[in-house]
Amino acid sequence: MLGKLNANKKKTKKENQSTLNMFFKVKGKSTPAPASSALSSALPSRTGGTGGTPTQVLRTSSMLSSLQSQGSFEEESNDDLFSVLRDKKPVKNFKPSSQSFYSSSQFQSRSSVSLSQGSRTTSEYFSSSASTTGGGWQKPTLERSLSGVKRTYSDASDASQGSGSPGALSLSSVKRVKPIARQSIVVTNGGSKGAKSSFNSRVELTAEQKKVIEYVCKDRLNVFYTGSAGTGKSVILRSMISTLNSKYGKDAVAVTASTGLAAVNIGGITINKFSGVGIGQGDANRLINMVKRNKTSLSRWKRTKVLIVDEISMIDGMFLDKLDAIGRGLLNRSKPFGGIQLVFTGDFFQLPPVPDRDSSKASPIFCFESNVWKYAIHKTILLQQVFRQTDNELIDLLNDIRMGITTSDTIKLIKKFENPVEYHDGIEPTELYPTRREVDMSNKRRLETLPGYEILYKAVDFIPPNINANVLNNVMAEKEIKLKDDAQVMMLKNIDDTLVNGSLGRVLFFCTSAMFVEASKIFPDLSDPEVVRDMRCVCKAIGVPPSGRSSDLQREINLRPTNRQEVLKFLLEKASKIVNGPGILSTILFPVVKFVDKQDIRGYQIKLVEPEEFTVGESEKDSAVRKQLPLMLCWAISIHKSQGQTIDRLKVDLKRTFESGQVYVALSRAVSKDRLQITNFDPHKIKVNEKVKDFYQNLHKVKTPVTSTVP
Ligand SMILES: Nc1ncnc2c1ncn2[C@@H]1O[C@H](COP(=O)(O)OP(=O)(O)OP(=O)(O)O)[C@@H](O)[C@H]1O
Repeated sequence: MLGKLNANKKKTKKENQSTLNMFFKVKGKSTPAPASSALSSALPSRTGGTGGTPTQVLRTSSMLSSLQSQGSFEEESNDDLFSVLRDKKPVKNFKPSSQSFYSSSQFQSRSSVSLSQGSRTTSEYFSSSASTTGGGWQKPTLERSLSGVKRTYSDASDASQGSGSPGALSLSSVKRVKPIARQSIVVTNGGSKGAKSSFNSRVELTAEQKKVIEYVCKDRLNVFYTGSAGTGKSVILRSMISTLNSKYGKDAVAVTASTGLAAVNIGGITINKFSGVGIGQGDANRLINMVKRNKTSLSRWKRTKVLIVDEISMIDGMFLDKLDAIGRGLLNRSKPFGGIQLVFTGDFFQLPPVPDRDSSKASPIFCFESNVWKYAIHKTILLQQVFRQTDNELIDLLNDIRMGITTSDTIKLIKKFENPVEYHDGIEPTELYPTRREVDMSNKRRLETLPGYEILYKAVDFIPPNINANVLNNVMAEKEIKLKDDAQVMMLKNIDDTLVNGSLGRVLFFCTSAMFVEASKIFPDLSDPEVVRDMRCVCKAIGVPPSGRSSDLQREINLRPTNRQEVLKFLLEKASKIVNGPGILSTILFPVVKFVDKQDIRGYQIKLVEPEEFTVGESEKDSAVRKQLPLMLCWAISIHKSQGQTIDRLKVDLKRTFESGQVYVALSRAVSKDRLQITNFDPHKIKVNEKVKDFYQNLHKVKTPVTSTVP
């Protein structure tokens, strides 16, 4: 029952099996949609098969782990669910709406997505089977276990003090001290709306961590704090953000990061979104005018008192200079960023800024090479206590890799991790790959193992004649995306302040937008497992009159609990009336996704994801547009996207690593040696940027405070 993050090995883990093994296969090119009778003839049957949904678990700050911690994708025994249902009484006051379920004009406008249907017989498209297994829904409680090993720390590690002995800043040698006691964090995500959200963080910040917060919140200094992976940079940020919020108000604290996923990790937005200038193409004056024309961006800049930027290593220093110019242009010309207090954090030994695909553009520089860095940062702090791993051998190994040291011992140790790790609960490790292609292949494999029907969404691209068609290759949304119930997905657009590029979720079921509205009115929580089962039935009955239902679907409906029959009947009736016809079904079904949302009181939000426009180009006239679902599969993720995450079960394939810091980022996501598999390790692939090494070697020479002078 308990949705446990599996960090603590001693805790009992319950095997969770997916229930509805539906098959509703739809493949090939678009052809007329099946007539309702044909559709119904092939609806799912209920069998006793297994079909566990492979799940993966990340840990602690990882968004993926939070996702699983909600437990809402695991199934609970019916008895338990009934009591939950009884308690919640979700459909007691159920009033059928007289509103038309779906008007034809609604679907006319949705022609951008196609449910692919090959030139096969209808029964081939919709071959089906379903099964139920005795998996267990997990209560929405997450227990996380944390542990740490104390590393050398002295006040001298505050590099900017200038008083640190060189030894305190030694980058490769580490002295060991006693491991700190294991601690646990319990996060409770209320299963229903209005449930009390609590993040009972029992993480006790260390002296060095508290000091960072003091410099920022009390002394109001512009701070850069850094440290190797797992030293708690994000943990500090979360605590700091809450202090700053209560001091200045939420609106005055801009929480940003270099990537969508990193931003989600700290409940923020990307720095690009904050700035209002996207990737910052053009000179500073153009960008200032761009912000001035955009009321939202302008007011964001004007009300910001503190700007936090996480994972700063991935930001181009030239972009940082432009942001500084924008801040000065909009607010106050003499002070860095117009006087906004700055908090930068990250580890430059991790991933560097991504170069522009256009090789004619200048290569990015590190932020510490930017002009603004030199005069804006008052204080630099080097954290030295690693928490993510407890095993000294692993910590030492990671430290060597960080520094680019590969001794025969290092190589021997890494070789030990080649063998696959066996997990006996069916939960698969998260896979990390350097390239997008490898990630796609792995996700495809995972999707294939899921039971149920597959829907193919094809993008509609608009490319003006004067634009190279390849520009759309840069768009995150793929030309085609296949989805199934329970597919793990990532949001690719900033939809609102909390559902942003990088938000992670899982497909609950598919439905039309009108059905979604209707169902949302009836059910307080669309991720309730019983609701999910109902809606999966309803989805299969779209355009199918009761008389045309297959015996399998009818059996599935009959097996639904008696207290759900009334509402189910209502929904099925509505579904049967949805206009069906050639090519229509393929354009109206969209995934309903449960997204992790740390800012929502429940810890998640549920969204019907419909196609969005992705535009590439400088002006409207010269832009190519792709209309596609803003989603991608994410069982496997790229090393790039993994930066900032803690991954409990990790499998890293290093075959195609190419970037400096890439091997370090990938391996340092691991928590322990016994849940780490490394394949295709090659010592020559460990690359460290010399500029980064120099920067860290010289940290102790930084003087504080540095006088501000406008460059
Ligand atoms: N003071 C602390 N006590 C116990 N655990 C801690 C403490 N600080 C951090 N941790 C734990 O250490 C792990 C790593 O923390 P965090 O993700 O903040 O590190 P990071 O420095 O941001 O890592 P990365 O550079 O990889 O992004 C998390 O599991 C976190 O909960």
